[in-house]
Amino acid sequence: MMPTKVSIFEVGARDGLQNEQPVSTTAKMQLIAELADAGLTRIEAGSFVSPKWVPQMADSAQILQQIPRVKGVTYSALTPNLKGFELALNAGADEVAIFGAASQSFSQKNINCSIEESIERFIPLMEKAKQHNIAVRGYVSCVLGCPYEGKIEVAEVARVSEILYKMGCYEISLGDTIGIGTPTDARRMVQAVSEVVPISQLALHFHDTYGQALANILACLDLGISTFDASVAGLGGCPYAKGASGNLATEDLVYMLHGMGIETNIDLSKLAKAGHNISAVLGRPSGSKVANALK
Ligand SMILES: CC(C)(COP(=O)([O-])OP(=O)([O-])OC[C@H]1O[C@@H](n2cnc3c(N)ncnc32)[C@H](O)[C@@H]1OP(=O)([O-])[O-])[C@@H](O)C(=O)NCCC(=O)NCCSC(=O)C[C@@](C)(O)CC(=O)[O-]
Repeated sequence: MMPTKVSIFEVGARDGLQNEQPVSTTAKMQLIAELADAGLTRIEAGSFVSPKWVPQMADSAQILQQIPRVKGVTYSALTPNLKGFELALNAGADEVAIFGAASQSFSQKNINCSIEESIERFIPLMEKAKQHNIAVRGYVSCVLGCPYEGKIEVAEVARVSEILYKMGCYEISLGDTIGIGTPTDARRMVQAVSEVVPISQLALHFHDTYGQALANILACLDLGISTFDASVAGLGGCPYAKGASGNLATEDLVYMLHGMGIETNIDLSKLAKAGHNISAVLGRPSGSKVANALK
């Protein structure tokens, strides 16, 4: 059944800006404030990973500490291990996300360990998050293909998703990291994962490298998924997936959903403006077709 309402998890300030030329802390805080003003209530604001690996996210603590908080908005951060969690907690993150993969090679390149080792690292993080009552989201990368291994079996996506869910993640975000999937495969993958994780706890995180993200979302909407990750202006990519472009542009997703009569509570024109503003900082046009059409 088609949802009547959808929750959008905005990843532009993290997934987007982690793979763009560095922008100032002030520009990032301005972007996050504009996203909240446009009605986004779930905003990934930074990432507590090694600054040697991802220098673009080195100011995440400053951002979380200084951003004026809007009531009703959750400001979250990526945390690969206990050290990252402790830094995020000190900085005042409302929730955090652990990130694993359905591909051994991607796991190794991205977080320098195997899938099994990553899960070992997540255990103390999950325990500490529980003590502090911090909700943890779980990402699984490479759900429709891997830049190093090619095809990934849906059984492996389901296996890793189930582990993260059983560890206590409140939501599992399924990432097509390199945007390679097509609708039939996306649907098949979601159906397989929904056998082990309730569909209401699944989110889709589709990069738009091959222009398939909206089609894939449409193919999965009537399965009952009602949370989608997106990145304003289509910002970003993934530093450990060569050639990956940004996530689906939030503006394009909102336009499609509103056109279908599905509620998001997002003001599209304010959102498009936020996207144009950060694109101007980056010195290029917005990556959202809708934002450019509305200009
Ligand atoms: C995971 C690590 C840290 C392991 O890196 P490592 O080298 O294996 O870790 P280590 O424990 O051996 O520590 C090495 C150094 O890193 C430091 N360190 C250790 N942990 C932290 C931390 N949390 N924060 C800050 N510093 C940290 C640690 O203190 C030490 O510092 P040194 O002694 O050399 O000065 C590293 O591989 C890393 O930072 N990788 C970057 C991963 C990343 O950010 N990837 C992009 C995000 S994932 C993504 O975009 C996909 C997603 C989620 O969007 C979904 C999709 O699209 O598929």
